[in-house]
Amino acid sequence: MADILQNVMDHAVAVARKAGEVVREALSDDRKVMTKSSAVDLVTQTDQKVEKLIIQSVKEKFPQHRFIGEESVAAGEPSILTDDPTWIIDPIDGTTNFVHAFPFVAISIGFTINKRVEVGVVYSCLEDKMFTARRGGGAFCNGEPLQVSDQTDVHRSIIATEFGSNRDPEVVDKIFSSLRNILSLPVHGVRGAGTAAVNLSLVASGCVEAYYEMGMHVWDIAAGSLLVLEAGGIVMDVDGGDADLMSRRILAANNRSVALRLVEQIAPYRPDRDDVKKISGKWW
Ligand SMILES: O=P(O)(O)O[C@H]1[C@H](O)[C@@H](O)[C@H](O)[C@@H](O)[C@@H]1O
Ligand SMILES: [Mg+2]
Repeated sequence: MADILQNVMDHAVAVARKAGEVVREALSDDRKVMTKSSAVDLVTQTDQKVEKLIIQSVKEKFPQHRFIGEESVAAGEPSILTDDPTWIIDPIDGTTNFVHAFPFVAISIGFTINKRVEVGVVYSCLEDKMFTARRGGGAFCNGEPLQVSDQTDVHRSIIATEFGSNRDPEVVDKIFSSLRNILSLPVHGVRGAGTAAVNLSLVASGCVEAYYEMGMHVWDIAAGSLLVLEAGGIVMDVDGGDADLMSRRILAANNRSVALRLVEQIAPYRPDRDDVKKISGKWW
């Protein structure tokens, strides 16, 4: 088992680095948006190309493994997490950043067995930072160990979050209600990198105390959530319950006391789960 996980880690790092090269090259000449002009959840050809590259390369080495990938799911593949070894891939986390050349873009690769993340790799490719974690083995950035912040006072904290891509007025109201509550606690600041994977790596690195969001997907958070846990932090639901990878809700923090102060301030809502989709009139 340990050997398999080491092989998975090595392969994930190698393919994330290769993917990062493709993203960096595309930044100067291939950022055209494929989505219709009014859409805010953007997709580019580079997202699709990078996901293909990652999946092909993993399939050659680990033919029995399953995949959940952002672009494959968008193309109709199921997004069901089973007990089988599964690679959970976001080829470009921060596609909107990529399109605008806003400099935080990550390749996110999580690997689960029995529905639990065992390996997490987040490559913040414009910063050239390779974040890695193995369950029970610590979290690292470019080989240096990571540790969450030791701040216990939420008033001395920076909290990361995102506005997401849902423009439903009720959801926007909830987002602003949470923000207003948190800002007026008060806290030192609120930030957002535009990518869940990078936000989670910022928690793991001790640069922000917490990150919460509702509406992102499993491929945005699978790898980063292990980084936070292995750097000594905690991951839970935004209502303080157990974390659920497929729920599209996350609160990751340096410690329980900061997390629970945030739970009191967050106005929760429930996006449709990642593993419940209506296709041709049938739920699966
Ligand atoms: O760039 P993506 O892979 O689509 O992921 C983003 C998502 O689009 C955005 O809505 C969320 O707020 C971010 O946290 C995701 O990382
Ligand atoms: Mg993403």
